[in-house]
Amino acid sequence: MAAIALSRLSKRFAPGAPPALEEVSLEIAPGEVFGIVGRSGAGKSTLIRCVNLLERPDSGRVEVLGQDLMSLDEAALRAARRGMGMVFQHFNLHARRTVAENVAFPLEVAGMARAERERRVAELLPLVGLEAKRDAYPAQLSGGQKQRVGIARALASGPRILLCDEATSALDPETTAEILALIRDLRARLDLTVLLITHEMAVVKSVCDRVAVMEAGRVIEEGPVFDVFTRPTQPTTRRFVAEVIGHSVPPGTLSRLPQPGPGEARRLVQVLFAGPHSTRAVVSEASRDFDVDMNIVSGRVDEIAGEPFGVMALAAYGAPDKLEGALGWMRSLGLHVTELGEAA
Ligand SMILES: Nc1ncnc2c1ncn2[C@@H]1O[C@H](COP(=O)(O)OP(=O)(O)OP(=O)(O)O)[C@@H](O)[C@H]1O
Repeated sequence: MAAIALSRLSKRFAPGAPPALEEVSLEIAPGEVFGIVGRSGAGKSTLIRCVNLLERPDSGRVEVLGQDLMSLDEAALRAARRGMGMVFQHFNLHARRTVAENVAFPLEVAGMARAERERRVAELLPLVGLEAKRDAYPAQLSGGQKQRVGIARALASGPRILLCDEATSALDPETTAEILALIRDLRARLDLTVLLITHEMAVVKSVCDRVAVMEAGRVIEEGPVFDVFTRPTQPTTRRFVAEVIGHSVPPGTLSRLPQPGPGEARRLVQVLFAGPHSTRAVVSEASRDFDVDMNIVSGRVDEIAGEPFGVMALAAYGAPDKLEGALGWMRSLGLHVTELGEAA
């Protein structure tokens, strides 16, 4: 059974306005960290708010842990919402409450007795590394510490699901990495399912198992993070992926490349290495076997979801048919070879 099953969700905020969501269907498995990425206005916030029905879709079905949320009455919906914690971009802390009081707030609202609230807060603060800040006020905390409070508060009612709405977008890269590591750690320790939305592919790369890419209210691509990064099929996804892995070759570099000799052609290509061939000496093999010269213009090796992955720009020189043969051979190994324009 999926932890979250969204089926054909549609939402329009005003008649005639473009749809904020259009027929969005997603299934998120228990224990997954699932990312939704998209530009501003793509519909990510609307979608995540539909998961706990802070926003009601016009049509479609929202199932969480097997429960059809749209069929619940107010009381049952409140109970279902306690099974889902939410973390916000701007933390949404009460300035005049201490860390402990902020974390305890949802428990207070739910009517939990003070002694039990205190016991629960004493369990939660060490989970997010904030025992020492128990009595501090938000203004005395760094951004990362504020978000740790936000996370502890989201976990107060012992949810099985954590919804993160741009949880790291207000943080610097180092703090972002810490918070993402904390989310992954909590996922494992508390057996959580995490749904997060972000406009940053770097967040997806470092924390998610699967990802859906949204554009204009629709999911345009979806899959395991490694697959989406190494074989993006949609132009928007390619642009997102390029932000993280990069592939551009500086124009100055191109103009300094040697011209092809007589009878030679030059092909400028980007090669994505992923999986079993990522460590094979493909460039030297292709050069030797097809009698071409390959000049590495740029390159980088990385890891996504624990799998090796590389991207390289090559200027290849040789007889046109030999070049075609070499590039075809590389493709036959499963490498993703794309022209960077500029055929000579
Ligand atoms: N409460 C609302 N009333 C009217 N229109 C809304 C409302 N909330 C969102 N929209 C519109 O719905 C579309 C999707 O917005 P949404 O906030 O879900 O996108 P997003 O991908 O989360 O973008 P951002 O990162 O900027 O929040 C946008 O066109 C937005 O203007």
